[in-house]
Amino acid sequence: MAKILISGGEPLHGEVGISGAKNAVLPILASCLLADEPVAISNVPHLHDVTTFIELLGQMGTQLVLDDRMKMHVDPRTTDRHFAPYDLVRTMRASILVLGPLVARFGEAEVSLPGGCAIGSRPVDQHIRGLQALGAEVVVENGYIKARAKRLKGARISMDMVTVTGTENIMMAAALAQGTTIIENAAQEPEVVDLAHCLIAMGAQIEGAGTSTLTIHGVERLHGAEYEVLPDRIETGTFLVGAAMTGGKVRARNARADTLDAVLAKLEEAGAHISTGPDWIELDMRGRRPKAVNITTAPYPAFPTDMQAQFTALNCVAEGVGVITETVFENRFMHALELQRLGADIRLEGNTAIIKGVEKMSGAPIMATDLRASACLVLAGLVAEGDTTVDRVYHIDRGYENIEEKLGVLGAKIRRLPS
Ligand SMILES: CC(=O)N[C@H]1[C@@H](OP(=O)(O)OP(=O)(O)OC[C@H]2O[C@@H](n3ccc(=O)[nH]c3=O)[C@H](O)[C@@H]2O)O[C@H](CO)[C@@H](O)[C@@H]1O
Ligand SMILES: C=C(OP(=O)(O)O)C(=O)O
Repeated sequence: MAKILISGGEPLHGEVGISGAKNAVLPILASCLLADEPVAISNVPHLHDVTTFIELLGQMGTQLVLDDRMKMHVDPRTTDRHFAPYDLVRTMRASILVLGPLVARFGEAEVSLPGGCAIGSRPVDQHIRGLQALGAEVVVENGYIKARAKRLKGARISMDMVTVTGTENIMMAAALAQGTTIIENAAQEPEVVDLAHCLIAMGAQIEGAGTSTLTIHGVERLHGAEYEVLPDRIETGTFLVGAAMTGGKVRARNARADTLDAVLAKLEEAGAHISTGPDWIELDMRGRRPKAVNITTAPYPAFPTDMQAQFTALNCVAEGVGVITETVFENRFMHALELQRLGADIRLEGNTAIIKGVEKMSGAPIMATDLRASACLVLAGLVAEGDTTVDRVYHIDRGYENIEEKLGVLGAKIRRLPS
């Protein structure tokens, strides 16, 4: 298995280009199933999850071609299998996003239950309940969700909790339903808004994107469109935390500051100087050690769970004590045990981590357990004295495009060791 080797101690300096957002491109690729004409998507990041999604749509008969300008052309007209197999779904939970579009467009879907994962149990009951409310017949048998409907019908759906992919699945299904659907307690994440904008470009009628109530007036068909995926706010945040931890100065290009309010506020609280422009964010730490920050994760616009691990790493080397509370996933502190191997002082109490910053951590072999945990371990390696090797970096390749190249350009001593 490939590993990443980092020799710590170099402050990050320079400019880094941010890729398209993983959590926006995956639902957008799924939404192409709803159209009856080709859709072209630009700013598609080169990520393992994107490759898996292409494989998933490809085995359904959908045609996907990446042109030499890195634009993805998706032709849904050849789609003739409405099936998402366990082997693909288990490697990427976001595969569940084909459920809503398949039922809405083709009247049937068979999608493997994703099962739990390292960060929590992650059930999909809200996806199923939402589709049932739209009139689909849904059974779960032999590990598969089997759904059918002649034509979905609009309904008022109040989600029991804020769910990002749950909101996306129901919004996509409702786009082709007969009549109006109202989703209450909808997710407001920028990626949900990006999906809504893509659907609108395809002819959908959606109001309220970015608020907790979505109103979707179903239409008879969705047509082809061109759409550019929004920049990845979690990748952006990860590089900015790296600059803050190392006392450096980094400008993130092709970044959207308006999607990162809670994260930028915490970086300022940690002592960083932040300046922003229409498509860039610059963080300058002026060689100083960060101050510890307290964080509680929650759905957008609150602090994102997908940035929790990176701030845990920051607190490990900060001045003072930081308390981090994870409220979204029940098991998202596995990086804490690995950070302890580098000399971090972390005490776990239920869903809270109490972190006392240490002046120095020291390099060691450590192991990634999930996507953001692996990013946090790489960040920790940047400040640990000596060499750190991060094992199981396939997790990081799910969601970060060329992370070692991008960090290398910023001055980090980092390289991938082949398996
Ligand atoms: C591909 C994608 O966009 N992934 C993101 C998405 O995951 P995902 O959409 O899977 O996460 P959700 O927003 O659905 O999960 C939020 C909480 O709701 C629970 N829940 C969710 C659905 C359901 O039917 N029943 C249920 O109980 C989950 O277990 C979790 O505790 O949002 C998460 C929360 O911001 C992010 O960490 C992930 O990066
Ligand atoms: C948890 C994440 O992704 P996924 O929902 O695809 O597992 C993530 O992006 O941090």
